[in-house]
Amino acid sequence: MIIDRLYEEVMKKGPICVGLDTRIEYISDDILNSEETIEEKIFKFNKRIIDETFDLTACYKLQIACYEAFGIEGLKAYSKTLKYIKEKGNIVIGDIKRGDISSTAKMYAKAHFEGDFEVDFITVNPYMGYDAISPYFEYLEKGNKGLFVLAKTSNESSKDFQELEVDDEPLYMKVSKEIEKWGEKYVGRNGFSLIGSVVGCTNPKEIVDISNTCKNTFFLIPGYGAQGGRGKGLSALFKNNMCGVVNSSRGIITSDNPREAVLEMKEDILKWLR
Ligand SMILES: O=C(O)c1cc(=O)[nH]c(=O)n1[C@@H]1O[C@H](COP(=O)(O)O)[C@@H](O)[C@H]1O
Repeated sequence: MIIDRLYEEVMKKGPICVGLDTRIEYISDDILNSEETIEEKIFKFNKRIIDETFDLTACYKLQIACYEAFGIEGLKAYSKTLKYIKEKGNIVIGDIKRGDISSTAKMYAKAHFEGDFEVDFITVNPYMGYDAISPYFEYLEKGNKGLFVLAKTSNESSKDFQELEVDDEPLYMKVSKEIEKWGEKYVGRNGFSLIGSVVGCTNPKEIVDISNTCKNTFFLIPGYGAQGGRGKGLSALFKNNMCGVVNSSRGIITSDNPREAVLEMKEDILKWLR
């Protein structure tokens, strides 16, 4: 199953996900001032980072908003980058955070698990409940696609709703337990489900509580670097098992030396486990 591949990549390379949230202001003048199209400029920027980091990175995550912002050209760059990552043999997450009624969710599933925007995993938003997520499940049956469902997000305002008490527990815990339940039939050989959760490393206590409650859940963990998350906050989570992959986007792709930035991030996380 793809979640086993991801876990095994994490065990081999470290729990690193490089976020290719590419913005024009990140692109160096030598690329920017060329005669090429926006598609080519964005792809060249991404390709340079992928070529420098693919042997250190368990997976890549592309925030589709950064590509949609450049219209068709941006989406062509999104598609070209996804294909290139797969050519390099790496795993790719489409960070699309979709959430809608079943008939619409079916179309989102087709759009992002097939064709030009096909990825290995996508992020989805569970605010609309089970029937907004279940239409993706048919793509999990073969074991080569997975979901990361928002549970306790990294942003400050996550507390507005996610920390509301529901039946004596915070909403994010109730949602996490539902995600674990949805994932029960998709558990791979390493004990993790194709349906994982998104929990920010800006919530170090909450992610340990969720992990202790939801044993089959593998985490996509944003919030490292630019949002203040650091390795120390992950030591309690990772000390028993590498049950997640940590994303850094701006922290890596705005660095003058992305490879060095990945190595520093990996050391910052692993040093607390020794
Ligand atoms: O689903 C996500 O990846 C996500 C969830 C969340 O709670 N917080 C969060 O920052 N993200 C995404 O993770 C990336 C974080 O970017 P950086 O702050 O630059 O590392 C962005 O693409 C966000 O959209």
